[in-house]
Amino acid sequence: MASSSRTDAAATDPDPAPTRPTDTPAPIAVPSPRYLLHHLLDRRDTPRGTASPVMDGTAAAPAAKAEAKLVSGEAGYVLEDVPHVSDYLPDLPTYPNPLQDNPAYSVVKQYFVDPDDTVCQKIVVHKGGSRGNHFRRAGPRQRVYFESDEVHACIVTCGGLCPGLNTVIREIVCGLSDMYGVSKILGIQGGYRGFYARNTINLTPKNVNDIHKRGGTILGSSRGGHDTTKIVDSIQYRGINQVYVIGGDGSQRGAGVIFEEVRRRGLKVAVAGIPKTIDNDIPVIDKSFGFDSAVEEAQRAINAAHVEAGSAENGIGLVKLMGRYSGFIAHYATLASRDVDCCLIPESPFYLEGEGGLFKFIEKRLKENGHMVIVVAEGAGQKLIAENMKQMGQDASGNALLLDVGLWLSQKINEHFKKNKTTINLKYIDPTYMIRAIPSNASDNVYCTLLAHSVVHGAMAGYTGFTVGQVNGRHCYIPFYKITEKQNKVSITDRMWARLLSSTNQPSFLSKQDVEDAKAEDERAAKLLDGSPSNHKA
Ligand SMILES: Nc1ncnc2c1ncn2[C@@H]1O[C@H](COP(=O)(O)OP(=O)(O)OP(=O)(O)O)[C@@H](O)[C@H]1O
Ligand SMILES: O=P(O)(O)OC[C@H]1O[C@](O)(CO)[C@@H](O)[C@@H]1O
Ligand SMILES: [Mg+2]
Repeated sequence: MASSSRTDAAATDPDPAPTRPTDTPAPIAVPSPRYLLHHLLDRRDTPRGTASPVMDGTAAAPAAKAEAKLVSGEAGYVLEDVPHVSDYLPDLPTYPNPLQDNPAYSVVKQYFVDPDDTVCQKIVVHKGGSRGNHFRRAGPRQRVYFESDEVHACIVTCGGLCPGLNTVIREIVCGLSDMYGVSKILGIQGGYRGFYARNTINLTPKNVNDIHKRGGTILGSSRGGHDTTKIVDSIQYRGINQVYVIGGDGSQRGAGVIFEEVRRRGLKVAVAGIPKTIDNDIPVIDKSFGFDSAVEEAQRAINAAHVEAGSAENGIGLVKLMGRYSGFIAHYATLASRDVDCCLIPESPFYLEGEGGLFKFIEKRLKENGHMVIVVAEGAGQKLIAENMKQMGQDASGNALLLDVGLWLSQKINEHFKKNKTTINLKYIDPTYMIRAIPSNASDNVYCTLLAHSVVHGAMAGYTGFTVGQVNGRHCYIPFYKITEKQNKVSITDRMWARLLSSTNQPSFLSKQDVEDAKAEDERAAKLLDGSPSNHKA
């Protein structure tokens, strides 16, 4: 059951002061939040530090039972707010934000974010329409919940690699140090299991100075190994009070579970996520860091495929790009290149034989141009392949291990033309790991910097259980459940996919039913934007 607490108040902030302070004494006790938090733990049932996991008075509740913190306003306005440490520790002292004395920031016109600022998820509105969902705007708050020398932060990177990981690590370290004077920052090595099974390293602005020039993550990463109790034991034992998790949907789910356990134990620990996914499959946010770098790097493989194909009789260049469930890299790389004749993605089923099928299209293109380029996302055509081959199982995090669509497609195309007694020259290029391992490009570096600084401001202000993200060009704090309840997918009923179809002139491969299903899915997504509480669950 999706339960939620909704109050009819303006957006509230645990720090109600809107402007730069003149001379504010520190520390002071803040008032309890004005909104009702029915959803939060009843602290009489779960005294601080006890191990009772009971949220609903019955059996041990799943740790990730995050529930919405909703504030509604006029004209269908809904704020999907993020948790705050003061929700379950109401009497914490606050301190003036050290940024107010920082010469670099003193010329900024509006120094601190207004506590009532929120960012709308639905940017296109109709006159008289509902204002829909909003998120709390990211940025520095006038008062913070941690003193500089009290902070003991840690950073962990989980899941697959992505350009920009090192930049985010660098900028969290430098942001904490330069803006907030924090010096205790631990790097957890090797992903989640590193909390309890590996060494840690001390991170300083000096030792992270040039890491953004390198691909990968200096901390290492892994899949699987999320043992919540051991992780939170380690956090508690080491005295860590800010946890920064850089990772994809799985990692953000893991961060959500850590947050729930931290809250259940009543610890003053901010748990914050920075969404990482080369596939761009995280919903709500405009795009994930590293995605642009990946699209740019994919051009090199597509160019090579084009050169190879154009230099041979009936040349076919086939390029496989990453995209387990979402074909954004293939989609954008195709649109950017204009050398691609056909792009295949997981969201759009295709077939090989018969009228309107891939083979007929290849025959047509070879006849017209003498060569062609096909880009295929790794998750495309998996159903089709599974009919031919047997499934390969799951990785350590429970993600499906995919069958190699590139090899399979190469074999099928070769067999088809051999049967038709036509000579073709097919060159298959798989640049996937080469793309994933590059350092981020210049624009991603700037993007990573802003994300890292925004997440630091949020944690220092006492927000927790949130992911930072850019929504309609503005940075905001988004509750974990919002970005893990579904995946971002290429919408094949959207104008952007139509642009691709019109640029490649490939068949759409879709049946009437496929189109109807896609439209129904889009409608469901549009309704969610209208402020209906998300149907999130553990
Ligand atoms: N539901 C979950 N609860 C707790 N931990 C999880 C959950 N799902 C995944 N994790 C943990 O998160 C980490 C990363 O997950 P995963 O391997 O799926 O990568 P990801 O973060 O989704 O990144 P990407 O898919 O972009 O490579 C793993 O250590 C995994 O154990
Ligand atoms: O081989 P690994 O490291 O498990 O990662 C492969 C997967 O990671 C991703 O890049 C997501 O991070 C997917 O596109 C791909 O399927
Ligand atoms: Mg994932």
